[in-house]
Amino acid sequence: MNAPGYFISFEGGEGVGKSTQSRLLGDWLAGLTGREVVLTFEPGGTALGKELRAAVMHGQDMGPRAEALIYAADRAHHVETVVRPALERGAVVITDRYLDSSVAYQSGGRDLPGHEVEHLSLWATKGLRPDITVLLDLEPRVAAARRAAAEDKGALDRLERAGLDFHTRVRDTFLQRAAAEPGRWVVIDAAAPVADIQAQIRVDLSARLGLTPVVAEASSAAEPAGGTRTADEDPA
Ligand SMILES: Nc1ncnc2c1ncn2[C@@H]1O[C@H](COP(=O)(O)OP(=O)(O)OP(=O)(O)O)[C@@H](O)[C@H]1O
Ligand SMILES: Cc1cn([C@H]2C[C@H](O)[C@@H](COP(=O)(O)O)O2)c(=O)[nH]c1=O
Repeated sequence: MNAPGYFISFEGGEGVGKSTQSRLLGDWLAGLTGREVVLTFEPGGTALGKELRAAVMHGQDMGPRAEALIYAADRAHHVETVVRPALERGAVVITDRYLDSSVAYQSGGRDLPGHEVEHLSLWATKGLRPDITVLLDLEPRVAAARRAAAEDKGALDRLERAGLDFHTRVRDTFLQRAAAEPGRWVVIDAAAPVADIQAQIRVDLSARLGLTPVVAEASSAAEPAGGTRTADEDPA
């Protein structure tokens, strides 16, 4: 446990609804608990992270090890300057992506050994693991169609260009990790409507956080809203 705070990560492929759902969960938890809620994301949740994000997603091509090290550097700085200080204040920190993305993409997708990628991240963060991880699971073709339909879509980045096989391996790796550690993971079918997904997340997290489930409230969950990020400005 990351007491006095609580650390929640959202994981899954691109376009599965992580930023939509993390924002809705943050609003709900802030209202329900009165606690400070910090919404953040990787890569790019800090000023330095923005530069690293631009390099790793939109910059020169690079090998898997360089890619893994850039994501780890972003995470090290993010944890040191945003996540850990907030947890020490007693905040609920909700991050859109964390360590499991590195294992899914740089190991499952790129084929680096999973234990090495995980160890790199744990070294970078002095061992900080999430208390709960919500996996929004969605068939990669459906997620890609959602992203293509989004108003703010830009050119495909390096990872999005990696192809369907890559993204299928990423998805499988997330599912394998969730199955191996069920106490930490909540797996949600992300093909459902936004409000239904949020309702399911609230029910599952209520049980784990010892809160009273407020299922009715979830029906007032907002319509889909693309990509708002709160800890810092929207990424490029
Ligand atoms: N359950 C849903 N059903 C249909 N569309 C959705 C759903 N959830 C989100 N969307 C839409 O899909 C697009 C991607 O959503 P969002 O930005 O929340 O996903 P994301 O996982 O954070 O994406 P990325 O990894 O690219 O940042 C947005 O246009 C959003 O409005
Ligand atoms: C944290 C992290 C992310 N990635 C990849 C996953 C996505 O392709 C991008 C992030 O973009 P998003 O759509 O804004 O989520 O980076 C990765 O490969 N490894 C990581 O550790």
